[in-house]
Amino acid sequence: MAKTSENHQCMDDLKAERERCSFNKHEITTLLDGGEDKTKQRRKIEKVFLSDPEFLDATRPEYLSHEDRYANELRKACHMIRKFNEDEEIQQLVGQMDGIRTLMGSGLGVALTKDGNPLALHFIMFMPSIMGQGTVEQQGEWMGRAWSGEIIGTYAQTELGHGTFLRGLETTATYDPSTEEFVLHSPTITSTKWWPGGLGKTANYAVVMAQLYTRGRCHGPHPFIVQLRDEETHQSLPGVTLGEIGPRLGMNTNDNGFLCFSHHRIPRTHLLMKHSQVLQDGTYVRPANDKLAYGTMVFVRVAICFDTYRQLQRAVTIATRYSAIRRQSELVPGQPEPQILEYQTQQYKILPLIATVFGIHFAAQSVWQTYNDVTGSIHDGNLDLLPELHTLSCGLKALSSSDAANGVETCRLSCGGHGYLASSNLPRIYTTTTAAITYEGENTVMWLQVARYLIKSFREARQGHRLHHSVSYLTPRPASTHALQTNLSNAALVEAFRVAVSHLVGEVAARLQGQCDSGMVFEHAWNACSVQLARCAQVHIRYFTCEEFLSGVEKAEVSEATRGVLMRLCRLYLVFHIIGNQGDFLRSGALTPSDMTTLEEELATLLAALRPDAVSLVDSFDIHDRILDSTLGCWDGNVYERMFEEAKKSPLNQKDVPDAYYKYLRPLMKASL
Ligand SMILES: CCCCCCCCCCCCCCCCCC(=O)SCCNC(=O)CCNC(=O)[C@H](O)C(C)(C)COP(=O)(O)OP(=O)(O)OC[C@H]1O[C@@H](n2cnc3c(N)ncnc32)[C@H](O)[C@@H]1OP(=O)(O)O
Ligand SMILES: Cc1cc2nc3c(=O)[nH]c(=O)nc-3n(C[C@H](O)[C@H](O)[C@H](O)COP(=O)(O)OP(=O)(O)OC[C@H]3O[C@@H](n4cnc5c(N)ncnc54)[C@H](O)[C@@H]3O)c2cc1C
Repeated sequence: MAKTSENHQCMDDLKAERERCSFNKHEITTLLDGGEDKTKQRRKIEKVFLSDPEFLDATRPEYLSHEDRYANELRKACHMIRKFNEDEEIQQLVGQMDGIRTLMGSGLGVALTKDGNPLALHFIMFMPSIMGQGTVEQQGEWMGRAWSGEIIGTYAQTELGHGTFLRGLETTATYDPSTEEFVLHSPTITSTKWWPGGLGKTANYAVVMAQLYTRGRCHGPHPFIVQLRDEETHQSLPGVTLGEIGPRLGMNTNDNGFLCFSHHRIPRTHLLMKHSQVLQDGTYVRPANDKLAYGTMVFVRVAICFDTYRQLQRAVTIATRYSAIRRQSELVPGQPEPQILEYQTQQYKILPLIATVFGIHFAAQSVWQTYNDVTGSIHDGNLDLLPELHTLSCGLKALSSSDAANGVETCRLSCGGHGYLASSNLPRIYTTTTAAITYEGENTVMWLQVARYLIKSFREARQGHRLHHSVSYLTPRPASTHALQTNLSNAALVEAFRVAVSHLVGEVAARLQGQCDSGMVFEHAWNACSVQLARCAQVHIRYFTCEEFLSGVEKAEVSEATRGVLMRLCRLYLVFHIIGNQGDFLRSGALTPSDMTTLEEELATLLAALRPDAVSLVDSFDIHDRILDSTLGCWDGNVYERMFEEAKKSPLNQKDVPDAYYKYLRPLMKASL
């Protein structure tokens, strides 16, 4: 098709946007990547993988059958591993140990296997379970085979009847000392494992969470390595019933599966025994903490924060670039149509989401650091910080997934009708991102875990105990330090979050206590306060994110111009969330109605100040066009031509008159003749 003046205009629009950039884009790219070397490494790896024709799709996945879609993604996933295992240069670039997992979880990996990687669970949960839950001998037995792809595993925990309530799992693993085996059994339909990714058709092994019985006693859910399929024929083993659970909202090539056992026997040594053991005679050796068996989930919750961050980055890049090339309506009657990014309401949709990307980035880095510190100290036998890590990982998983999923949907809406097209890639990014609200701990449940820690800490503080870092603000302070802020500096706004959340926790703790004092049992009182409790948890984690965002920008090694734009984004994040939740700040007295008026005015100023840098900010995310995979978001802004090219590829357009016309429509239309 010949280039139209409209196409030229789009490309010129993006060029003009880029020319007005006020900061150093490369500094932001390297900040987000974690350093200059990491940026170089990432780009090099992207080049190697994206130039490989094996990763090209012959057609859009939407046009394929369910089975062909699965086969196509499995083909690419296997090629990714083969390429990684065969190429020493790539291994060196990505890093041998965690390399393939990092690769699969990266923007590149997620983009190459578009609708869900059938091998994801193998790398994200199966292998981390062996590392985190297995003894050194067990790691030696399984890890080599798992790394090479000789065995493929998944993580089978959720059942038809129970996902959230782990203590309610029904699959049993009963120890038989006469043969030194565990007998795995699914006693009811609700005990069927349901949902594990890769379980349907891909995996031949799984880490199965089952209730451990020995000497007639149940010791709760424990992880077992279980072979599910024959290593030669890939057929399911006797005593194992396996399959795929059917189409889902998204992630359809993850072959999420079902699994039930009929008295299936496995050796005693297949219980992952790093934390608890069953001896040959059936003696149970307790772990230092029962919850250590939940360790893999903690790791994955942290990993999910990084994934949701990347998904939001992609969506907001698409929406921002599109908003800079799309012209619609009149701002001033008779004048040329403006870019839709000129509308303040459009800026309000998009710019806070760019800020959110940075907020999640800094908070996730901090939680990842905590994860590494705490797992290090657990290794040395110190479990003190486990509740702190559990709370932060639950909380940031919930905040990042809900912010990202809502943000992606806002991006889709901000692109008008075209955002609804599959070729915009926004629908797929949405269906992938929203799944993270549910998996790895449903968000409401995660918020209530955070609230449990807040209330416990609040009570402990009143008994004079010292609190851990993230909740130390709940320690009662002398009245003078509660004084209202006299200015609205960044530090003062972060402090306003502290006052608001302290107030909310104090209020709900008093309400809980009041209900208990009036004779309600604690658990019922908890349920009766749980909307408010979840709210406390959300404000607590928002406060944590604001703190990390601000200190991350302050500490960033960047030029003053770049720090300037980052500070504006941080400020926007603070102001946006305060205005959106002003009730919490007014009720606690953290801020006044007149502060709100000032902040609302400032919000408008911030949107206008950030607007010229919007395109450059998303450019600095440095996302390759193939990874964006969007007709609306491509670098050159040549949107309309790309949309047209994509539409022409529809199988329905291969014939002017489809066969279905002759079969159904024509008989109807000609019936009256
Ligand atoms: C690095 C690169 C990698 C890249 C990766 C990129 C990622 C890409 C992602 C795309 C791929 C897709 C993957 C999809 C994966 C989904 C997998 C799943 O969903 S799998 C399925 C996921 N399923 C779920 O997530 C299920 C969610 N449910 C649960 O986790 C639990 O049942 C529960 C936590 C809700 C309650 O447990 P319950 O036993 O009833 O406990 P109580 O309430 O009675 O509390 C008792 C005490 O224990 C405490 N505590 C609790 N947990 C922990 C912990 N972990 N620790 C420490 N403490 C913990 C608690 O605080 C309390 O303390 P206190 O107050 O007494 O002091
Ligand atoms: C795409 C996807 C991939 C998945 N992959 C895997 C996997 O690989 N392996 C695996 O084992 N599982 C997997 N899962 C399952 C997932 O972990 C569970 O769906 C999740 O933990 C939620 O459990 P549930 O489905 O039982 O929901 P439920 O717990 O039944 O939740 C239903 C509703 O009840 C509410 N609720 C439940 N308990 C409470 C409570 N205590 N207090 C207040 N409200 C409550 C929830 O907030 C929610 O609104 C996957 C799920 C999805 C969607």
